Parts: sequence; C-alpha cells; structure tokens
Amino acid sequence: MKSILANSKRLVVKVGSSLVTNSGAGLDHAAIANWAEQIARLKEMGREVVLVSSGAVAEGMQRLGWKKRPSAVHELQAAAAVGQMGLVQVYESCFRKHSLHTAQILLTHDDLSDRKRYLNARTTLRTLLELNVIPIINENDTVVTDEIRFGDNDTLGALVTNLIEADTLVILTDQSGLFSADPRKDPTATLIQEATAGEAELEKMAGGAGSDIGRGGMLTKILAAKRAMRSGAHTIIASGRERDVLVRLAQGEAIGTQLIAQTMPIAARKQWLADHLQVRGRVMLDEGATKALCLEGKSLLPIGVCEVSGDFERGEVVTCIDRDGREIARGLINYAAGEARKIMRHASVEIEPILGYVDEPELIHRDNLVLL
Ligand SMILES: Nc1ncnc2c1ncn2[C@@H]1O[C@H](COP(=O)(O)OP(=O)(O)O)[C@@H](O)[C@H]1O
Ligand SMILES: N[C@@H](CCC(=O)OP(=O)(O)O)C(=O)O
Repeated sequence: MKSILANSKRLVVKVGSSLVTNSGAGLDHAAIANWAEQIARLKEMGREVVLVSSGAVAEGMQRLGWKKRPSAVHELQAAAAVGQMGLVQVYESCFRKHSLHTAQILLTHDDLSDRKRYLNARTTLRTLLELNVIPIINENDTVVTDEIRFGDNDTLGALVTNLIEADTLVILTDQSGLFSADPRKDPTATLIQEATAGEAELEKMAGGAGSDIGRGGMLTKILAAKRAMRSGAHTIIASGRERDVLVRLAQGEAIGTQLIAQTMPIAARKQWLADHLQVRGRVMLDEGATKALCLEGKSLLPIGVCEVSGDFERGEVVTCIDRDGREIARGLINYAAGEARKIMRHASVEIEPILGYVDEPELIHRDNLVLL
C-alpha cells in the first residue's frame, strides 16, 4: 500500500494541542523545529504546505501559570491570546532557519461560510503560497466562543483544505492513527490502515479526547475527513512523533490511517457550489467569452460580459448565460453588481482606472466556476 501523500501537491498539515505543547508542559520547541525541517524538505520536493496549529490555550495557560484548564470561556479566550504569541514566535524562528517566511492567519468558521470573507481568505492564502510563505493558521479565539468551548481545530483544518482545494489533509496527533477503539481504554484496539472517508462505521470507533489538553478526540478527525472529502481531498491521521513522518509519507510510505476520498475533485466542487450557494445575479457573455469558458477552460474576464443583472455582492454566486439565454456556468463573482456593470466590456488593466482599485483581474476565476 502506497501513501496518498506521494501524489499530493498541495497539503494542509494540522497539529493538535497535545503534540505542540508536549501534553500541556509548554511548547515543544524540538518537535516544532522537527516539523519545520520536514516541511522545508517537502517544499524542496515541490509541495505546497499550509499549517494549522493548535496549542494557543495550552501555551497561554502555561505562561499565565494556570494549572487547570479554566471553564470560563473568557478566560480560555484570554489564555489563547497570550499563548498565540508564543506559538507564532516558535514557528517563525524555526522556519527562519530554513529561510522560509511564515504568516499568521486567524480564522473563524463563520469567515469561511461568508462568501465575501471566503474569497478574501482564499486569495490571501493563495498569494502566500505563491510567495513561498508558510501560512500558520489557528482559530481566532478572541471573537468566537463555540470553537474554543469544543476546542476543535480538526474542523478548521478541513475547512482550510476545502478553501484552498488541497489534495490531502494530514492530521498529526498523539496516537499512531485511528484505532478500532480508543487505545487508551481498549488495549486490544487495532490500527485502521485504510478506509473510505465518510464511512459511517468510522464514527463508531472514535471516542472523545484522551486528555484535558486536546479536546476534539478522534471523532472530530473523522468528521474532518468527511468534510475534506467534499472538495475531493484525502485525509491521513498519523503520529506527529513518528520519525520523519511527513517526509516519509510524501515519499510514499503508508504510515497511520489513510482515509480515501472517493469523489472526484471537480464533482465535489460542483456539489459544494450546488449545495451551499444561492444564485444572486446573472451575467451575459459574448461569443468570445462563452468559447473561452466552455472550450478553453478559462476564467471569465470583464471584457467578455455584455450585460449584468441582479443585485449581488463580491463572493456571491451568479449564473453565466450565453447570448441565447442558455445557462452555461455558475461561479463566485469577484466584484459586486455595481462594480461589475462599470467594468464589463473593459480589459482587466482598466479595472483600476475605473474603480480606483483592483481585487482580481478576473470577474470569475476558473477555480470558482462550474460549467453546467
Ligand atoms: N478510535 C480511536 N483511535 C485513536 N485514538 C482515539 C480513538 N478514540 C478516541 N481516541 C483518543 O483521541 C485522542 C486524540 O485526540 P485529541 O486529544 O483531541 O488530540 P489533538 O490535540 O491531536 O487533536 C487520542 O489520544 C485518543 O485517546
Ligand atoms: N484554538 C485553540 C483550541 C484548539 C484545540 O484545542 O484543538 P485540538 O488540540 O486540535 O483538538 C488553541 O489553539 O488552543
């Protein structure tokens, strides 16, 4: 059996609190240095990597001298704000040794369900990847309470996987993978090496968290795999303490549990667009643009649009029709209706003189477009 990471170009690596903070004893510098070194090697192998790291609350507790995890949410939020400083400092200094820049991104689940913020987050992350920077993502615990209460960065890892259309989500934890039952409670439990992401059976195997430090347990990892699958991504659950785990996975060695996504990426993206979003407007395409979309797989540029109807915001879904009124595609539009009307029939270089700024040169990027 070969690791699915062997053929993955873009990956999201999620590391849990218990790993990052050495089970709550304080940030594990050596472990973080080691993952940074492995990620630098993955970059040399031509892979793109985004890191989702927990550990802010645990590190904040340590810095504030709190022995017990507080139950008051505002205290958890305060601890997260203190700990996040330490977390990013360590990542920054570890990656710098490999001449890699890091960027801090704090997100909430709401950011990713709001279409405008979704597009903004996506564009920022893509730009960082193009710049060869390693984004380090955590929840924005100051402004949300649900996530911090459940302490679940696995879901965030999956949402980021969907956002940037990563090929694989790698969840590093303190166990060697998913077992048939919680190995802390059942010594006869066996490692599941491979399964289909989204299988109902898997949810029965997963118990709660093994410690006070990590909160989500295996169930949130299984559900994260199900969510990652929606954009066609596979998930690997493996031990972050296994020697060279990321590099060996990328070289094709099967380590831990592989949860394979059966859906094709395009079908999954289509499903996502169809499931989630309501059509808010319509753009009519001239012959050139219709051909560019349907036959050449290109993005929609403002110059190819001859009519804009409806009232929509940046990030909302519009339908694209041809001159005969046939719906040919749907996609997330980069400009609000009023702006789209101003820039239609114009070349992308004219966007800035017309609007005074430019978000993207495309009206709808092909990655956000589904042909019908
Ligand atoms: N079927 C299972 N297989 C492996 N681990 C399990 C299973 N069910 C529950 N667990 C528990 O989940 C824990 C990992 O989750 P968690 O503590 O939230 O880690 P993290 O901080 O990495 O997200 C393990 O230490 C283990 O005790
Ligand atoms: N965002 C918070 C909580 C996240 C959390 O505990 O998640 P995890 O350890 O991955 O289950 C933190 O950084 O401490």
